[in-house]
Order: sequence, then structure tokens, then C-alpha cells
Amino acid sequence: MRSPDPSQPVLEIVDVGVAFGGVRALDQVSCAVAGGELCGLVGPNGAGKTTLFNCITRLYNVSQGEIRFLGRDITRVRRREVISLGIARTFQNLGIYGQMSVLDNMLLGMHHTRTGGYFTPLYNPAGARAEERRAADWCREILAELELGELAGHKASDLPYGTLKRLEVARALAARPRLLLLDEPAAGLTQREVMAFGDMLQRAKERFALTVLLVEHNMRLVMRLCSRIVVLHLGSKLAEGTPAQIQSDPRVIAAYLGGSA
Ligand SMILES: Nc1ncnc2c1ncn2[C@@H]1O[C@H](COP(=O)(O)OP(=O)(O)OP(=O)(O)O)[C@@H](O)[C@H]1O
Repeated sequence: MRSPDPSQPVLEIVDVGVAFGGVRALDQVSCAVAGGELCGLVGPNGAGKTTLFNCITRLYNVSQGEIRFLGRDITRVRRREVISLGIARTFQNLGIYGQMSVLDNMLLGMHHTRTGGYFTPLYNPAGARAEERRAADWCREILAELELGELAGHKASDLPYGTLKRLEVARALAARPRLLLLDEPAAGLTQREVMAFGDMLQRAKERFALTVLLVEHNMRLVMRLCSRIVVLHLGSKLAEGTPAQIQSDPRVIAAYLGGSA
């Protein structure tokens, strides 16, 4: 797997605005994430973080501006194209199917990468089986890397919440993304689980040559993992910088304490 080039932006958000009726959820937001970066996207509730993820993954249309991925304008690509381009995400609420095994949940995460069509098993059963095997091997490799290998055959609903949060990341990786968008992956985890999650994410980033944009309210985790942080507040970019710069920025402190910047 080729390492991402840190001199090239993987994601560029240029002047993006989104309005829902009278609410401006995002207003002229610009930022970029360089190859291999683990960039934090933080801000108080309602700041616009999930809205930005929804724009990148095309769940929402932007009202203005442009979104570029690896230099290509993806502002108007079809929603189902996003994952094939190399962008995967996790959601605030777990999107795991409880009745399915861990491995089957993983396989669901890569169904779009299959080369065969719906009828392939009929006219090329050997080819379909070989593809099935390759997909399962890839999923098992990811599970092993994320220390979930033992659980491949377990029913997802039997697993603790902290494990399911890791499974969500594993499933997003099944699609072989270049850019991973994580929406509050540490929510609901104990402090110990949060730290273990951080270690796992750092390993996964190196192993799978990822660039990561991390939305997270757990500031300890963000400060520990991210080399750069973008702060949104009321739909606008409030600040951007290293963890140390963000931590001591009076505008950020005021936004989080509910005062005026
Ligand atoms: N589909 C929608 N329709 C109307 N308003 C929306 C919609 N999605 C988001 N909003 C509004 O946009 C603003 C930003 O919401 P968003 O969920 O992006 O914030 P957030 O930073 O992710 O917050 P949180 O940390 O609570 O998840 C809020 O005022 C929200 O109510």
C-alpha cells in the first residue's frame, strides 16, 4: 500500500456553505487535509461537523463552494460513487447489523468493490467463489490488524459496545478507502477503551495508508492523536492549528464555555 503524500491535499473544502431553510449549518468553510494526516474536526454541539461529513459523502448538497478529493471536484458526484472513489465513513449511531456475524458485517462494507454482477454466480460459479474468498481474506486481515480476528464468526449483537465501535472502523476499511471520516468514534467508551481505540486508530492509519478526519468530543483523544485541528462554531470555521495552539486559543475557549469569542 502506497503511503499518502503529505505534500498533497487529499481533501479540500473550499468556501462551503449549506443552508436548511433559514438555518445556515455551514457558512464559507474552507480547510484542507494533507495526505497521511490525522486531522481533528471539533466544535460545540450544532457547530456543523456532521453536516460537513454529510456534504463530503454527498448525503447533503452544498449550497455553495466546492469539495475536492485528491484534486478532483466531487461536489456533485453521485452518492454511491463516493465510496468507490476512496472515501469511507462511520456514523454517530452504530450502523452494525446485530443479527449478522462480524465477518458478514465486514463483507457488507465491501460489496460495491465486487467486480462480478448479480448473475456472476450462475455463469461463473468458480470465479464468484474465488472472489468471495478473496473478499473474506481481506476482511479477516483487517480484523486481525484491529485485534478483532478472534471474533470473525461471532454474532455482532453478542459483542460489547466498545468492540462494535472498533468493528465499525474495520468495516469502513473493508472498502479500501484513502480517506476515512470518523464521526464521534469514542462516544460512549470508557476512558480505557478510548485510549485503546486511539492506539488502534494510529496503527490502522499507518498499516492501511490512511488520511483521517476525526470528529470527536473527547478532547483528550483529539489532542493526543491529531497533528492539526479545525474548529467549527455555529457553522463557521473559528480556528485551525496544532493541538497546543487550539488549546490556548481564547476564541475556542470562549466557544466551548458558551461565552462570546
Ligand atoms: N437535515 C437537516 N435539516 C435541518 N437542519 C439541520 C439538518 N442537519 C443539520 N441541521 C442543523 O445544522 C446545524 C449543524 O448540525 P450538525 O449536526 O452538523 O452539528 P454537529 O457539529 O455535528 O453537532 P453534534 O456535535 O451535536 O453532533 C444544527 O443547527 C442542526 O440543527
